[in-house]
Amino acid sequence: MTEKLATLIKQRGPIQTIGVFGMGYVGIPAALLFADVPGIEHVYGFQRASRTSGYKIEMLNQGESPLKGEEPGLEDLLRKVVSAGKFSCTPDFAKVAECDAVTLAIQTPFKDKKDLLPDFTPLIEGIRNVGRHLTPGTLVVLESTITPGTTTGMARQLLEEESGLVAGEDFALAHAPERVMVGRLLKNIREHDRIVGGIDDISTKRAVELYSPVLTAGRVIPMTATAAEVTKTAENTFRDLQIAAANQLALYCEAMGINFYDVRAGIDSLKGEGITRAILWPGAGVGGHCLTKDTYHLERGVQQLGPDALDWPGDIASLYITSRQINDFMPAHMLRLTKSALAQAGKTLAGSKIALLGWAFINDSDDARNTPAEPFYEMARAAGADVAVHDPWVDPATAPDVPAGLSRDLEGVLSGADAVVVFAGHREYRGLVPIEVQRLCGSARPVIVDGRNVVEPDGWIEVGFAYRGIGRGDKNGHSIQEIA
Ligand SMILES: NC(=O)c1ccc[n+]([C@@H]2O[C@H](COP(=O)([O-])OP(=O)(O)OC[C@H]3O[C@@H](n4cnc5c(N)ncnc54)[C@H](O)[C@@H]3O)[C@@H](O)[C@H]2O)c1
Ligand SMILES: CC(=O)N[C@@H]1[C@@H](OP(=O)(O)OP(=O)(O)OC[C@H]2O[C@@H](n3ccc(=O)[nH]c3=O)[C@H](O)[C@@H]2O)O[C@H](CO)[C@@H](O)[C@@H]1O
Repeated sequence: MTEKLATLIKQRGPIQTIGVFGMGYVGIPAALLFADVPGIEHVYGFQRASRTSGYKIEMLNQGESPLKGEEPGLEDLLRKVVSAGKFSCTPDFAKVAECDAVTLAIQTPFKDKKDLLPDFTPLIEGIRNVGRHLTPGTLVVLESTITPGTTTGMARQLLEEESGLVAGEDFALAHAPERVMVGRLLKNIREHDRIVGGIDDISTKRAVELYSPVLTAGRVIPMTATAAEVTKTAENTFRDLQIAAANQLALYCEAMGINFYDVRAGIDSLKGEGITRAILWPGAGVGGHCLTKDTYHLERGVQQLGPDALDWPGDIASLYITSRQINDFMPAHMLRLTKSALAQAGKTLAGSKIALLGWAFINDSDDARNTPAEPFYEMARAAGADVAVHDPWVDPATAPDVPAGLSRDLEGVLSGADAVVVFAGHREYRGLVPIEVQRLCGSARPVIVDGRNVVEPDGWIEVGFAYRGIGRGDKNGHSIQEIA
């Protein structure tokens, strides 16, 4: 802890003016909650006037939210702080000089899903703009999901380079990752515990001072900046790992001809006294914006330290990368199940029509980012199948990379289908009536492949379907019911 920074912060007194870079899903609610804290005089929402997002500046200053979808309480809070003159959105980064604290909530996408390298370009531009106008005694906090080592590495270097100041002596620097879920942004920021990690104790302390007033049910958990980066990436890595463990067990149950869900209930019955098992659910794969990338951030954080830093057993692959590979295998397994059921119905993938139900990566949502349905769709078409896609939530007009022919007409997608394949557990699919679907399919030997455990096998087998389900080794080998 350097005396110089302690003195500078003491001279500044309590945090009164805050800047938030990045008016997106994370930055907007964060800025509004800061602005609503008594004692805060003003919050600047810093948004670059880019072609794609510059429109947000005017919109926010008019008290309108640019975020898609329902966000309870967000627009009311926006109007409240705008009319009170406590929040304004601006592309004028020079106003950083007026701030006691600046946070950065800028997107950190992957350049290419194949090489899974993060594109930090937008974040680097933001960090440089903070550095250019940084004044002594300011606190800088990175909220974006970043590779462990970024705060004390790249971010620190860029800020020092642009400002001529020294982190830990002239300004405080920390990482405070976001754990919000779209659809409940304000609630999550207020109620989730907040991980806050500084490059030194005084930075951590100043960051705790910044976030504490925003929390209602949540509490601040202080640690170092790198520990905070690892916490964020590891909490999603662990979720991905748990899902992979369920997927691997489901594949074993299929091979051994048993019902995964009986086994899961058995395992889950072991409760309490530290012997509980957290067993999740197998499925058609893992999609989304978090679990598909955060493992690779964590891995890169340790790999970049060089071969001598990590003591690791021989040539064993990382458990976490293996988990990603298991989860990414599930769409291929779904294709294998589809192929096997079609064969039982005397058909092949080539020339068959597949009704793919559920493009969203998660149940009852329009979010299709990194959906596992996409690799299945590509592989099935490559095998010569015609794939019609249904999703009641995903909007073909706005969602990225939707397949041609994505439709909300379930009957239309089902009609003439040789195989019905469920990829998302939307509530619409839990009510499908076997005889109705068989009539729509119009074939004596229809097929159903259940990737999310949404249908009851017997009802479908009884009306002549060839059934396959993830983890349903007890049913996948059934004989075809002869329909009188
Ligand atoms: N969205 C979530 O649910 C969520 C949850 C947890 C963590 N995160 C993480 O938070 C970060 C932000 O994600 P998001 O969903 O809010 O992104 P977003 O794309 O919704 O918002 C980012 C905003 O930053 C702006 N921007 C980009 N470069 C800028 C610059 N140089 N200066 C000023 N503004 C700039 C963009 O125009 C955009 O408005 C990411 O690292 C993400 O991984 C997001
Ligand atoms: C802030 C943040 O980073 N939040 C993350 C976010 O994660 P997310 O939006 O990516 O949603 P997830 O629920 O993780 O689903 C991801 C994919 O995994 C499949 N899946 C899931 C569970 C299972 O048992 N079996 C599965 O196969 C599912 O179908 C989907 O494709 O919210 C989660 C709480 O919802 C959090 O825990 C998680 O930190």
